[in-house]
Amino acid sequence: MSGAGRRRPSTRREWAWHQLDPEWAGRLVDQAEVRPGQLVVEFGAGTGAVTAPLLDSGARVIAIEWHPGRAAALQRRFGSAAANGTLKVLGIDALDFRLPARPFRVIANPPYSITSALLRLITARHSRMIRADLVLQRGAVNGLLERPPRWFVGVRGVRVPRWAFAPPPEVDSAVLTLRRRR
Ligand SMILES: C[S@@+](CC[C@H](N)C(=O)[O-])C[C@H]1O[C@@H](n2cnc3c(N)ncnc32)[C@H](O)[C@@H]1O
Repeated sequence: MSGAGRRRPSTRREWAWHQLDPEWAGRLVDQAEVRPGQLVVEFGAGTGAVTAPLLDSGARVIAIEWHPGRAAALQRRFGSAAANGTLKVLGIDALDFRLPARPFRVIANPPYSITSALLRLITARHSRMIRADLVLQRGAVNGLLERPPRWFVGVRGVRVPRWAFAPPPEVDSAVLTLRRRR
């Protein structure tokens, strides 16, 4: 899947920026059980609510954020991690991302509007993703647990309340965990 030629969002609504509360972001990363040195891709990193605990966990992080101001803010906020190579910030459309050639994980709170396309990208046949922990719309999580993408198993869907975001979204959310089948 490629996002080639997609128009960059312009309105606040189109950007769908809902900041995750730092405590909930910390829980997301704790429950994802990241091991130091693992490569983690974060789609829609915003200003870094999830990036911060990911870096604290010792992960090597690729943070993708298409909004130029927010990508610049990430670069400023985590300047030392960017300088020492533990963080790479990419200011691109998530759907244009070229998947890493080595095993990687996805831990992210992406815009819900790209859920299907993003899942097609990260679970494609050639993908080396081993596990995904994604904050998504709750209805989508339930559907994916019933019918997970090929080569993956749906492990769990943990509810996230609307008030865990600022501003709160109009829909319910949950964390979907997918693991590659052995
Ligand atoms: C639900 S918010 C996540 C916010 C982040 N967790 C935080 O707390 O700051 C989704 C983010 O995805 C970004 N975004 C929207 N469309 C995108 C796309 N196609 N590719 C990459 N980032 C995108 C938005 O700018 C927003 O920052």
